Amino acid sequence: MDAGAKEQRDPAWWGRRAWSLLSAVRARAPLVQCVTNLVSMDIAANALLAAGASPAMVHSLREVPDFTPRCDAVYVNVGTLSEDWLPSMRAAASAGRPWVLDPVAAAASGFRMEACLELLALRPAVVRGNASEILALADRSVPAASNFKGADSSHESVDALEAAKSLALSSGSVVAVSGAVDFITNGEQVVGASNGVPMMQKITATGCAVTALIAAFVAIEPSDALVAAACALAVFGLAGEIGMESSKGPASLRMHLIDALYCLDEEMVTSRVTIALRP
Ligand SMILES: Nc1ncnc2c1ncn2[C@@H]1O[C@H](COP(=O)(O)OP(=O)(O)O)[C@@H](O)[C@H]1O
Ligand SMILES: Cc1ncsc1CCOP(=O)(O)O
Ligand SMILES: [Mg+2]
Repeated sequence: MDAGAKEQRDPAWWGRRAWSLLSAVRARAPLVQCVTNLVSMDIAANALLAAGASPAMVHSLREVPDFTPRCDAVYVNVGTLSEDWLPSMRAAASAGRPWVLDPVAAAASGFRMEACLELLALRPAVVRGNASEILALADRSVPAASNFKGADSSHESVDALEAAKSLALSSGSVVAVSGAVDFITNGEQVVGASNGVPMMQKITATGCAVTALIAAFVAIEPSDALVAAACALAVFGLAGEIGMESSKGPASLRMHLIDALYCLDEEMVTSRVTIALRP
C-alpha cells in the first residue's frame, strides 16, 4: 500500500468497502467449506447463510478431492481437534483454495499447538484468534499459565498486537486478533475494527462464526485478505451492536445478531462500520 492509498483509506472508504464486500457475498453466495468444531457448526453455518454465503460442513478426508476444489474458500478450525480430523484439515488447506484458520485454544496441548503450527505453515490467507491464542501461536509454546482459559481469552486484544505483527511476518498470513478492538495486520500495516459488544463473548463460538465470515469475504477478495478480514470483523461486530438493541442476554443476542446480519443495509454499514488504519 503506498502513501496515497493510505490517505484514501478514511472511515468512509472502509464503510464503502465493507458494504461492497457484503453486497458481493450476497450476490455471489460463495461456497465455504467448513472443517470446524462441533460446538460452532450451527452458529457458523447460520452466520454464513445470514450474510449470503453458502456453508458446507464437509470434513471427511475422502470427500476433499472432489469437494474442496469446487469451493470458493475453506475454513479450518481446531476447536474440537482429534487425530481423525487433522488429515482432512491438512488436505482441505492444501487444495489450492483461499483458506482461513481459527486456532481455537491453541495452547491447550502440545498436540494442538503442533497441529496449529503445521496448518500455519500451509499459509492460510488469514489466521483469526483471540488474544491468548495469538500470543501462544506467536510464541510457539504451550505456557503453563495459571490464567489459561481454554477457548476463552485471558488477555485483551491490544496485549497481542506485537505478537500478531510478528506472527504475520513469520507466517506470511494476515493475522487478526479479536476483542474489544479487533486488530488486523500483515506485519506492516495494522487496521483496527471497533464494532461489537462485550456480550458477544458470552455466546459460544461467536469467534468461530466471525472467522467463517472472514472466509466468505476472502472468497470475494482473495487478493486483499487484510481488507477482507477487517470488513468481515466490522460487519459481524455491527450485527452484534444492532442485535444487542433488542436482546436481554446471550441467547437472544445470538438470534438477533444473526437477524441483524441478514438485515444490514447500505446506510447502516456505511455509517456505522468503524475501521481505521493504525499509525
Ligand atoms: N469486549 C468486546 N467488545 C466488543 N466486541 C467484542 C468484545 N470481545 C469480543 N468481541 C467480538 O466478539 C467476537 C468474538 O471475539 P472473541 O470473543 O475475541 O473470540 P473467541 O470467541 O474466539 O474468543 C468478535 O467479533 C469480536 O469483535
Ligand atoms: C467451547 C469450545 N470448546 C471447544 S471449541 C469451543 C467453541 C469455541 O468458540 P469460540 O472460539 O468462538 O469462543
Ligand atoms: Mg475462538
